[in-house]
Amino acid sequence: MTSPRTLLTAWNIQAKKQLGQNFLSDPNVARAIVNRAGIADRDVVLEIGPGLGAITVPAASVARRVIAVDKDGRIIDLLRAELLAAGVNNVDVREADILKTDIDAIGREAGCPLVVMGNLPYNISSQVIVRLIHARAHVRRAVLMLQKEMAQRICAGPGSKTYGRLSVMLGYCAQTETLMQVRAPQFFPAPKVDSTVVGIHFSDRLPLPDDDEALLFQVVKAAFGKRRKTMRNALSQSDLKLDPATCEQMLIQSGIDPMQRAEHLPVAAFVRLCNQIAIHR
Ligand SMILES: C[S@@+](CC[C@H](N)C(=O)[O-])C[C@H]1O[C@@H](n2cnc3c(N)ncnc32)[C@H](O)[C@@H]1O
Repeated sequence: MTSPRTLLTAWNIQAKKQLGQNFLSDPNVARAIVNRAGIADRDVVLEIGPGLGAITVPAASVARRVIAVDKDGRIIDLLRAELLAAGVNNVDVREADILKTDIDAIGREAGCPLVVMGNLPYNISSQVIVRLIHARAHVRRAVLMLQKEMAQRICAGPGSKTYGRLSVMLGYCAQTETLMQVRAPQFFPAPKVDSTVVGIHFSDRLPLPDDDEALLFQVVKAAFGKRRKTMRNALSQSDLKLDPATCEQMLIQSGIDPMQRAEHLPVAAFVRLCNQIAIHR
């Protein structure tokens, strides 16, 4: 692997901060991430933000096919040339914004559930995770490099300061695990923060009975939208358009203390509450 500094200089490309362009410069780390992803030779990998190909090349050596989506056209040309030079021919490089890409359609095209990989730009990582949750019928698992604090948030349990909307959404439909830590100097240019690689394994069956997922996610958003408030106040001041008395009644019927805050509630409590709201709608 040619170093990112050398490649960028050769192509006269400046890394763009707004696209989160901190490229992995240690090939051992890239290989370790791919190993931890447990890719089989029948798998199709969707790589978000392949950049200069640090993860793409080792992933392509084990997967059947890699679909690599990057928003930066300058990087796309460089990556295609690098792959050609390395004789890698099972990577389909696409210039697109992942936030505007139909992941379900890529899954259908692949003909099998995707393994999603990505060293994600920090400013879009929550949006990407929400999109993966919605597309999870076509995603078996995701192995994502995230800002350390974001990784702590998505893996957090109730009662923790970092427990939030994404922790509940993922707790509802996936198992998450921390796979490895990557220090800032292992990137070029080095970011100000360390990173953590997490695995997200989407569950085949929903762990809890709930036939109104959109409502559940709306309730979770409302509850954490005002996380310092009690559940009664957070819900009654949200887009759910429920008055305080109704909120209180539904919370009590769901076995939740109306004065409790969202950060203390387990996923199962949110699902009970969602079911109560659905009944009264
Ligand atoms: C942190 S770099 C990772 C590059 C490479 N995977 C690595 O590990 O060295 C993030 C990559 O995501 C790309 N990117 C940024 N925003 C994007 C978006 N909305 N859609 C697709 N790719 C994006 C950037 O151009 C960049 O190549």
